[in-house]
Amino acid sequence: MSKIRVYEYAKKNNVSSKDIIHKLKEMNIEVSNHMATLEPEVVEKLDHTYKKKEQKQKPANVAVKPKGFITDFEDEEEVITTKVPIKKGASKNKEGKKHDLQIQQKEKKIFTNKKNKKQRGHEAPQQETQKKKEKELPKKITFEGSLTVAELAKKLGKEPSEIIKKLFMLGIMATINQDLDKDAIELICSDYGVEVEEKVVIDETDFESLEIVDDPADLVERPPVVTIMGHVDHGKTTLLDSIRNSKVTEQEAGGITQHIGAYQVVVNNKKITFLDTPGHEAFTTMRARGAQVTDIVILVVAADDGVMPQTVEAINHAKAANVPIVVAVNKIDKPTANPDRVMQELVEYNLVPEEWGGDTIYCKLSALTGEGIDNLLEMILLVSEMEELKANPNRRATGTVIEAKLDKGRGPVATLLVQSGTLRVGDPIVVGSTYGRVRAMTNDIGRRVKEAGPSMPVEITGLNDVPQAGDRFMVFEDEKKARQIGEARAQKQLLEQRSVKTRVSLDDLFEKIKQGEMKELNIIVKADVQGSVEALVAALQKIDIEGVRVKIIHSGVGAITEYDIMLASASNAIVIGFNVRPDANAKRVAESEKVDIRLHRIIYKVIEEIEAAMKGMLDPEYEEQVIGQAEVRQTFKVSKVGTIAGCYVTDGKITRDSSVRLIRQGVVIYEGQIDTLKRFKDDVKEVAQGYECGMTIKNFNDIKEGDVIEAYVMREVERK
Ligand SMILES: Nc1nc2c(ncn2[C@@H]2O[C@H](COP(=O)(O)OP(=O)(O)OP(=O)(O)O)[C@@H](O)[C@H]2O)c(=O)[nH]1
Repeated sequence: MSKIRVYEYAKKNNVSSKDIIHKLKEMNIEVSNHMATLEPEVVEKLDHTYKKKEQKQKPANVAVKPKGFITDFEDEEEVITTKVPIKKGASKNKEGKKHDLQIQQKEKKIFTNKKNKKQRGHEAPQQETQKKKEKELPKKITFEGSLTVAELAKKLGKEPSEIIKKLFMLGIMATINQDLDKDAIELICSDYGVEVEEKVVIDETDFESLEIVDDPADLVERPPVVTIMGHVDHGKTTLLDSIRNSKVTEQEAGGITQHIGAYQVVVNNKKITFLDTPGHEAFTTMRARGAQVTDIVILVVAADDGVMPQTVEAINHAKAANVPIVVAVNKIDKPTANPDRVMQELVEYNLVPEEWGGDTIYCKLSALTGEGIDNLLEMILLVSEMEELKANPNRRATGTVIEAKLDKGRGPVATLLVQSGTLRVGDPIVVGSTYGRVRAMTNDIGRRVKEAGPSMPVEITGLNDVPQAGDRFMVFEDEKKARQIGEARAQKQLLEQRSVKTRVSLDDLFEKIKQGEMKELNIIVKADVQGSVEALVAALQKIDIEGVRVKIIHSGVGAITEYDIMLASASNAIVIGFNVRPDANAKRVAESEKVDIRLHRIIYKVIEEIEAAMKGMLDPEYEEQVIGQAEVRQTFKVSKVGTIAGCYVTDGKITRDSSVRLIRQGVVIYEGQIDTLKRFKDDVKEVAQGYECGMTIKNFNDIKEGDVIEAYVMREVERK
C-alpha cells in the first residue's frame, strides 16, 4: 500500500484533518500536521475506527435529520413562493451582499410569523412535510474570506437562529448579518460534522506577491547567483572575464560567449551563475524593483589600493539586502599588494576574516594571472551550500528579468533568470507588464536550448514589448490567460505611474509611524567632508522618538549620486545631503523613483527637521518662484545711495518686496533684497515686462552693465 498523508486520508473518509489528528492522538500516535504521512498499519487502525463509525452513523443520520428552515415554512403557500425566487436570486447575484441581506431580513420576519403559528399547534402535519423536504447537511461547505451568520445558515441548510444559538453557547454573541471569521465558521461546522474549505481568492495579476510554497520534498539544490561589486578599477570586469574564460569554454568547446547579462560556469560538477554587469547598478536596479536575485556578493578590493568609497557602498548595498559577502582581495601579483591592510580596513565594516575569529571568507587572488580563482569558486560553492539554496524545478517557471532590449531583427529580447520551476520553449508567459509565448531560448554561449531550470539565465524572444530589468516573470497555463494578465498589469502600471507615491517622505513619515508601518527610518547621509558625515551620523542616531529608530544605511563623502538614490529607493530611505547636492542623474532618478532628498547646511537643522517629521510637526514648505528678470543696461554711482542699476524688465515683473539674485555670465554673484525700486523719480511697487526702472540692492553695490537681476518670491506650498 502506498503511503498516504493525513489530509488525503481525511478527504477520502470525508472527515476533517483535525479529526484525524485528534483520533491519532487518542491512539497515542503523534503527527506534526496534516501533511504528515501515515504508515500502512496506522491507516489500517484508522480504517477500523472510521468504518465502524460509518456503519453506526448511517441509520442515525435519518433519525436526527435536522430541521431545515425551508420545511419549517412548508405549510405557508405565501412563504414558499417568496422563497423560490429569492433562492435563485441569491445564488446568482454575485455582487449581491446587499440583496442577500434584504432577503435574509425578509426571512426573519416570516420566521417570526411562523413561530406564532407554530404555537397555535400545527406541529404534527409540519413534521411530516419536514421529513419529505428536509435538507440534508452538506458534507462540505466552501467560503471565501468570511460568511455572515445568514450565509452560513444557508450553506448548512439551517435556520440563522440555530446558528446564533450555537454561537451563543460558544460564547460568541452574533447577529444575523454579522461576519463570522474562519475560526467561528470552523467551530460551527465541526459541531455539525461538516467539513470546511476556505477558498483563497488569488489575484494572479499581482503574481509578485504570490508566495508559492513548495513541498520541501520537491525542492532540489540550485546554483548560487553571484554579483561582483567593488571600487572602480579594482578588477571586477577582469575577474568576471577570467572566470568565464577559464571555465565556460572548458566545458562547452566551440561555444561563442554572448553577453546576455549573466553566465554560468561549472566548478566541481556544480554550476555557479554570475550576473555579468559588475558594480552596484544591476544589483540596486533589481532591488529597487523589489527583486532579490543575488545570493552571494563578491566584494573585489584591490590589494594595492585598499578600501575605497565604492567598496563601502558595495558593503552597504549587500548588507541592506542581507546577502552574504565573500571578499576577493585582488591584484596580489602586484609588488605593492598588501592584503593584510585590506583585511584590517574591512574589519571596521564588520567583515572579520575567519583566521581572525570572524566568519567572512577572504580569497586572495589575481584576476589577471588567474591565481586563486579556483579557490574563490570553491568558496562560493561552500557559502552556497551553507545558504541551502533550493528550488522546485517541477512547476511553471518564475523569475526575474536581468536585461532587456529591442532587437531590430528579433523584436523584444529579454534575459531571464529562472528562479523557480522550469522555463520551456512555447511557454505562455507574462514578463513585467509584457506577455507572449517563449519563441526561442538561447543560453550564454549562444546555443539554442529547449528548457531552463532554476538559476539558469536564458535569452528569450516572443514578447509583445520590452520589459525592464528587475521585472518579474511567470508562466501561465495558456496564452489567452497570459495576454489577459499581461494587459491587466500594463493597465495597472499605467494607473500607478499616474497616481501613487510609495516611498517614504518626511512629510508622510508621521502618518506611517502613527499607523505602525514604520519602526525604523532608513537614512542615507552624504556630506562634503568626512568630519561632517561622522558628526551627522552620530547626531541622527541619537534621535529616538515614538519608538522609531533612525538607521543609517549608507554614508559617504561627495555629491549625491544615482547610486545613492537607487539604494534609497531599494531600501525605502530618505537621503540627506549636507553641503552637497544631487548630480543631474541623481535628481532625475530621485524624481522618477520618488525618493525624498533633504539638503542642508547646518547640522542642527537636519536633526530638527527629522525630529519634527517624526513628531508630525513639519513647518510649512516654501518653494521659490521666479517672478521676473531684468537686464542691467546702465549703472550710476551716487554717493550715500550706492550703485543704481538702470534696468529693463525682460520677463515677468519685478516687485518691490521680491528677493533678487544678481547673475553675471550665468553665475550667481549675489542674493539679497531690493532696496529701492523706481520709475523715473517715483517709488513704485512693481515694474512690468517691457518697462525700464531704477533699482538698488540692499548692501550691495557691485552691479555691472550686462548683469541680469532675477526677482523671486518664496511661496508656501502644500505638502505632498
Ligand atoms: N596587476 C593586476 N592588475 C589587474 C588585476 N585585476 C585587474 N587588473 C587591472 O586593473 C585595471 C582595472 O581592472 P577592471 O577589471 O577594468 O576593473 P573594474 O573594477 O572592472 O573597473 P570599472 O569597470 O572601471 O569599475 C585593468 O587595467 C586591469 O588589467 C590583477 O589581478 N592584477
